Amino acid sequence: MTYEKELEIALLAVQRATILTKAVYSSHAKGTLSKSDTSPVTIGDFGAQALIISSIKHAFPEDEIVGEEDADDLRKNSSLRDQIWELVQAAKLEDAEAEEKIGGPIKSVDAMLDAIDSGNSQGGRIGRIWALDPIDGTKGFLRGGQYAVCLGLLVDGVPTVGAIGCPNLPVDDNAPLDPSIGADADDKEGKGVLFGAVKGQGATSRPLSKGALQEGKKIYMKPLDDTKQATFCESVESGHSSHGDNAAIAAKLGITKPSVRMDSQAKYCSIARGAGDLYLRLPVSKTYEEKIWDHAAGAVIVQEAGGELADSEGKPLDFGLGRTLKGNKGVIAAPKGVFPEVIKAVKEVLAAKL
Ligand SMILES: Nc1ncnc2c1ncn2[C@@H]1O[C@H](COP(=O)(O)O)[C@@H](O)[C@H]1OP(=O)(O)O
Ligand SMILES: [Mg+2]
Repeated sequence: MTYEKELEIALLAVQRATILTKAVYSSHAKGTLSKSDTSPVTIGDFGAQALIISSIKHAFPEDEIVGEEDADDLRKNSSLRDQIWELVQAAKLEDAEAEEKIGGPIKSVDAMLDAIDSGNSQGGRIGRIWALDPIDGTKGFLRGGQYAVCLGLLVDGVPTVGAIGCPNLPVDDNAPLDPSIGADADDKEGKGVLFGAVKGQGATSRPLSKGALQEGKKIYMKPLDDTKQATFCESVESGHSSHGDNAAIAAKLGITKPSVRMDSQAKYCSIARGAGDLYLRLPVSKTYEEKIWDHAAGAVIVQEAGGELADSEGKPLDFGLGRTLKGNKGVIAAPKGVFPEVIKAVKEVLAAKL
């Protein structure tokens, strides 16, 4: 199977990074985090980025990585750096063989800073480029709600491998969509999912607790003959996606169920396993460019589960233009069967606004 190793490393890297994000969240929730006033998001972002980049660089030293952060701030702030270093050292996979596959612990503080700085690729059309979002859905993370650790591999600009860790999504692929799930930080039993996909080979989910080496269960979007029955997902933040336009599109499609608002690429994962049908992300800002790391992994997972994606003008998403999707506006994802109808409704709603 092609990209077998890439998927395995991506899942392992994401699994290890989620261990760190969960440790950061629980210290934050217990109020034991602060040696400094730094936000837990900053700490989690830096730590998870360091762990994931070090995993990729170990397995695929030639590959490029697009990450959100660089280490400039950490080099200037030793207390923040030490705090992150402590968490990075503590985040280990229990299975020694699995830990070995991603290079084992990061060797030194300098190696950690260098790893963070290696996420400096500018993206592009050629070659192998990983797009990394160490904590996607920062608001959800802080609320104890949905957030995701996301890693996608672009090959010549095409999303080809995707791995997403959703520590607060229910393990059960058939659990009803309830954005409040996850609010209980201590419920370890029923939640935490690791999603994976390779272009042309399907999408899978497995419990985070069982780990990346566990064979995944195939996931599929729900067959949807009639958009009237659909549930759609959208951002919690009205600044990230226009709730008004999303609602107008839903009305045009005859949808009567309320939207499910959820932070992060957990939206992509949810529709990919049939817990929800459509993802509407209509732009609010005319100038905002969606970042490739906010969509690359989710795109592979949805496509491999039987979905299709485009922007609000119906154009395919172009991941080969750099660090952003600068050729696109917004994102729409839906099962293949109803995709043309959904895009038609989107175009009509946007045309009516002109
Ligand atoms: N104006 C905007 N429009 C769309 N997405 C945005 C906007 N501003 C920030 N984002 C991004 O939306 C993502 C989260 O989406 P959601 O709300 O659906 O979970 C974040 O990664 C965030 O990026 P950033 O982390 O750089 O702020
Ligand atoms: Mg993000």
